[in-house]
Amino acid sequence: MSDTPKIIYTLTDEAPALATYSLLPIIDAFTDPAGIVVETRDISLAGRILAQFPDVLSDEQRIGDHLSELGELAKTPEANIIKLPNISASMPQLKAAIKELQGQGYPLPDYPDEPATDAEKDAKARFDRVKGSAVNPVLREGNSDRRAPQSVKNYVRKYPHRMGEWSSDSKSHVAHMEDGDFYGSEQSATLDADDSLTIELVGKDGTKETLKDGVKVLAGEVVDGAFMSASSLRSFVAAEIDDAKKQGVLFSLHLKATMMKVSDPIMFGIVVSEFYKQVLEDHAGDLEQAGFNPNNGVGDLYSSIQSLSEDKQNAIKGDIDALYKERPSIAMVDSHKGITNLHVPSDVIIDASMPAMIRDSGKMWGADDQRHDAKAVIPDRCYATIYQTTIDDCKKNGAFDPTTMGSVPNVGLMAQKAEEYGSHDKTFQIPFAGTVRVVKSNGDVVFEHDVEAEDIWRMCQVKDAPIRDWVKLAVTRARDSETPAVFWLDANRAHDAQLIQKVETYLKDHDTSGLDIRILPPVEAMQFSLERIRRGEDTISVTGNVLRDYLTDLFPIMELGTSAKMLSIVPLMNGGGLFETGAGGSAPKHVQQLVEENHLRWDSLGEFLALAASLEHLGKTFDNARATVLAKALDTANGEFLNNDKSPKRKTGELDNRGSHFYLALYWAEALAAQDDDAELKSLFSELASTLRAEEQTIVDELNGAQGKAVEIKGYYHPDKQLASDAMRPSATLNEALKKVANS
Ligand SMILES: NC(=O)C1=CN([C@@H]2O[C@H](COP(=O)(O)OP(=O)(O)OC[C@H]3O[C@@H](n4cnc5c(N)ncnc54)[C@H](OP(=O)(O)O)[C@@H]3O)[C@@H](O)[C@H]2O)C=CC1
Ligand SMILES: O=C(O)CCC(=O)C(=O)O
Ligand SMILES: [Mg+2]
Repeated sequence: MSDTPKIIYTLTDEAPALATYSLLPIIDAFTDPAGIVVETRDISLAGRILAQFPDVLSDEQRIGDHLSELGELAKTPEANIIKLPNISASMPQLKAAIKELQGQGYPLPDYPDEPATDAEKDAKARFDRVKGSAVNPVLREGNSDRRAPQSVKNYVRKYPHRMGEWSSDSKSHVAHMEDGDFYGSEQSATLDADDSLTIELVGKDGTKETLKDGVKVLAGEVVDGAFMSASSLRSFVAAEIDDAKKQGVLFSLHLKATMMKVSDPIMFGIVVSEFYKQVLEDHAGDLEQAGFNPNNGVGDLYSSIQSLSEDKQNAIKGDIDALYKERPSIAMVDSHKGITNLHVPSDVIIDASMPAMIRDSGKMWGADDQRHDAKAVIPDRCYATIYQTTIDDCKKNGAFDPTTMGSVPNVGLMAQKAEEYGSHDKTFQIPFAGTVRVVKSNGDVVFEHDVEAEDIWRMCQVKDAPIRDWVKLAVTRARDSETPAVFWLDANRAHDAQLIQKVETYLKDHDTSGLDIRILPPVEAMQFSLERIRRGEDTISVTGNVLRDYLTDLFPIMELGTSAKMLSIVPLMNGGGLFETGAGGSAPKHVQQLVEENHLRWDSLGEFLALAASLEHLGKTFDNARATVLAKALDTANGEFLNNDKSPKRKTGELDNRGSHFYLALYWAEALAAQDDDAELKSLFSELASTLRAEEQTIVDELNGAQGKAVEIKGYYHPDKQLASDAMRPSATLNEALKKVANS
C-alpha cells in the first residue's frame, strides 16, 4: 500500500460538474496544508468518449482512460474515491455529446447506427462501451450503504420540505403486466463449480446461434434467466392506453433506460410504437427512410424527419397532433416546450420519477400545464408492486409528514456487477423464434426458455462473495444502529428463492442475538416499513440491486425532499472506500437554470457528507491524524451548515450552490479554529475563519450579485473549463482568501 494519503475526486457531468468548479478549490485549500493529496479523474460522458479514441485525437486532445484506471484502483485497499453522479447516457444523449465534441474540433466518427465496415463496427463497439450505466458498475466494487445521517433528519424536522396532499379518491395508480414479463418467466440456479457457460438460441427448424459464450461463473454463483414477451408487452400497453383514456388520467411510462441500457430502451420503443401506432404505420416508409428508431423516443422522430420534404414533415406532424386528440393525455417532461414522457428515454428515470410523483400528490404535469392523476406504467412485476403499495398507503393515510416520519436506510447488493446491473452483455432481443438455452461446459442445460422473435431475454449473475458481504453489512448496520432489518426477497421469484437460502445460511455466520432480522416479499416489506415510518420508526431495507436504486430515491425524496442529502458509502470489498455523493443523479434541469439565469440550485450536501466520510476513512487507513482532524471539523461544519439552513435555494437571486460552498468553508474554518488537536491547523484556519466571517456580507453579495443574467460556458457535455470556472467563482474576495491559505 502506498503511504501518500490520497483522495480521488471525480469530474463528472451537468450540475455536479459545475458545482465542482466552485467546491474543489475550497477542498484544495483545506487539504493541501494538511498534506493530503486530492487528485481528479475525468469520468464525464465527454471524457469517456474521448478516452475511447486516442488514435484519432491530437496529443493535446487525448485523455487517458480514467474510468478503467479507477476501476482497478477500486480493487485495492488504498482506494479512496469520491464519486459524483455522472450521465448514464441514452442514445440521444450519446449522439448529442459526440456532435458537441465534433463541433469543438475533435475529429470523432459519427455513431454508426447500422455499421457496415470494420471501421464502423469498431467505432460502434467503442461508443457502446460508454453508453448507459458505464461508470457505476465499474467503480462499485462493494455493496451499498445509503442512509440519512441524524443531523440531516434533525434538519428536516426543523425545515420540512413541502409534501403534496393526497386524497383518498386519487385515481393515480401503477399498471403492470400480469404475465409474459421477466417476473413470470424467471428461472434461477446456484452453480456448484467454476465453469464457463454458453447462451444459445436454437430455432424451431434446428438452426443454432450462439448468443454468447465464455460466460465465466464461480462456484456458489447464482445465475438467472428471464424474458419479456414482446407481444405480451404490446397488448398490455395497448390496453393500458385505452384504460388511461377511459379513466381520464395521464399516461406515463417509468423505466430505467439508462441503467438497464439494453432491455429498457427496447421496452421504451415498444411503448412508443404502440402509442403512436397509427402514425408510425401510416408513414412507415418515410420514417424508415428518415432513420427513425422508436427506442430513441418520439423526440428522435422530430429530429430525423428533418431530412424529409417539408410536405412530408407537415403531414407526419399533423397526424401526430390529430392522434393526440384520440389518445389519453401523456404526462409531460416540459409542458412549455411540448416534451412528453415518450420523447427521450433518459428524461423519465423510474428511481427519481416515481418518488417525485408520490411526493406531488400522485400527480404529474399535463400538456395544459396543470397537474393530473396519472397511470404509471411499469411493465415488469419484479419491482412495480412496491409503488402501488406506497400509493395505497398515501390514499389511505394521507401524505407523509417529514417532521415525524422515521427513516428507511438501505443496504444494497451491487458488488461485482450483481444481478440486473451486470446483465447488459447477456441481454438479447431475440432474432427468431426458438429456445434459449444456458449450457454448462459439460453440455448440461442450466435452464431454457421458449421465445418468440423480438422478445427480450436476459441473464443475470451474482457471485457468492458479494452476497456474503451484503449479509454481513446488513447485520453490522442493524447492530450499529439498533434498527430492525428486512431482506426484501420474494420466495415466489426464482432468483429470490435462491438468495433466501443463502441469506438464511450466511446469517448463521453472525451473532444476530437481540436483532430483529426478517425476510419479507417486497409488498409486505413495504407495508411493514411504511407502517413503522408513520410511527416515526426506522427500518433498514436490505435489497438487491434494483430495489437499492429505487428505494434510495423513494425514501429520501419522501423523508428529505431530495436524495441529495443522503450519506452514500460503498465499503469496497478489498478494503478501500468509494464515497458517493447523495443518491440522485446529475440534475439536467439545473444546468438550464444556470445557463439562462446564472443560478445553480444544486445541493452539494452529498459531496460534503462524502468528503467527511472519505477523510475519516483516510485518517484510519493511513493512520493520518490530520485527516481525522479535518474530518471531525467538517462533520461539525456540516451540522452547522444544516442548522443554519445554508442549502441552496431554488430561485435566482437567492443563495445558490456557490453561496452554500462559501458557508461550508466558513463553518469548516471555524471548526478547525475551535479544535485543539492540531495547533498548526488551528492557527492557519483561525485566520481564514476570521477573514471569511468579516467578509461574509461582501462575499454573499458578490456571489448573489452575479446572478440574474445568462452565462456562456460553451458546451453542455464538454464546457469550456475556464469559462465554467469563471462562472462558478464570481467572488474575488472569496477567491483571494482561499489563495492566501494555499500560499501560506
Ligand atoms: N450515481 C449516478 O451516477 C447517478 C446518475 N444518474 C444520472 O443523472 C441524470 C439525471 O437523472 P434524473 O433521473 O433526472 O435524476 P436526478 O436525481 O438527477 O434529478 C431529478 C431531480 O432531483 C432533484 N435533485 C437531484 N439531485 C439534486 C441535488 N444535488 N440538488 C438539488 N436537487 C437535486 C432535482 O429536482 P429539481 O429540478 O426540482 O430541483 C432534479 O431535477 C441521468 O443522466 C442519470 O443517468 C442518476 C442517478 C444516479
Ligand atoms: O448507474 C446509473 O445509471 C444510475 C445509478 C443510480 O441511479 C443509483 O445508483 O442510485
Ligand atoms: Mg438511483
